[in-house]
Amino acid sequence: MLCVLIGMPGSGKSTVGRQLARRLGLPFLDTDQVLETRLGCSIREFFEAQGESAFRDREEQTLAECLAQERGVVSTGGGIVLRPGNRQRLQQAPCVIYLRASPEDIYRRLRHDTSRPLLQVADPLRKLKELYADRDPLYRESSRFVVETGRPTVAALVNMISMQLDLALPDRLGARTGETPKL
Ligand SMILES: Nc1ncnc2c1ncn2[C@@H]1O[C@H](COP(=O)(O)OP(=O)(O)O)[C@@H](O)[C@H]1O
Ligand SMILES: O=C(O)C1=C[C@@H](OP(=O)(O)O)[C@@H](O)[C@H](O)C1
Repeated sequence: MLCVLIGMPGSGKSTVGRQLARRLGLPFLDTDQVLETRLGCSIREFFEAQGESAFRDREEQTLAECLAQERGVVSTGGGIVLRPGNRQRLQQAPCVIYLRASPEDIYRRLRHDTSRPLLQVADPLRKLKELYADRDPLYRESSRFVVETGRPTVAALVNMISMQLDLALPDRLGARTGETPKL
């Protein structure tokens, strides 16, 4: 089984995804991490040197490779839904979960973060509100499930998602065996 997490920066895709993968006995893949390893620098540095469009090209390529894996939990970058080709790929994937978080919750979680280039602005909360207004409809159209992340802890979210997957995709335990993907 391949389960893909999408959502705003700071919605918990990496944190929840890593623990969910452990719970399900699946490999964990983070498109941002795969990309940073390949680029040999941080995403922030790449943004500064090459610009956002070059980053989106590389991100699109990485997503396609991750989605070609048969099994795993894939955590994506928050802007993954911006490219129409990525949205189509996500719509065709069997299990895409939108971790929904409000701009205010994300601001509380990320107010000291310096790694996310789009949030290095004078008024990050305002930026988060703009990103959310643009992207929330795109996350919804690209996902099969929406999970609210405002109140639950990471552990509670992992439990909820795991139970939801058992109900919706009962054969998922069959995916516990197999090769670890090499990216
Ligand atoms: N449900 C949650 N409740 C409280 N804090 C959370 C929750 N989910 C994530 N966080 C925290 O928010 C920050 C951003 O999470 P992260 O997984 O990096 O988000 P993303 O990968 O979606 O950008 C981390 O410090 C993480 O511990
Ligand atoms: O929202 C975005 O456009 C981005 C989110 C980041 O990932 P996270 O969602 O993990 O922060 C990363 O891909 C890049 O900084 C661009």
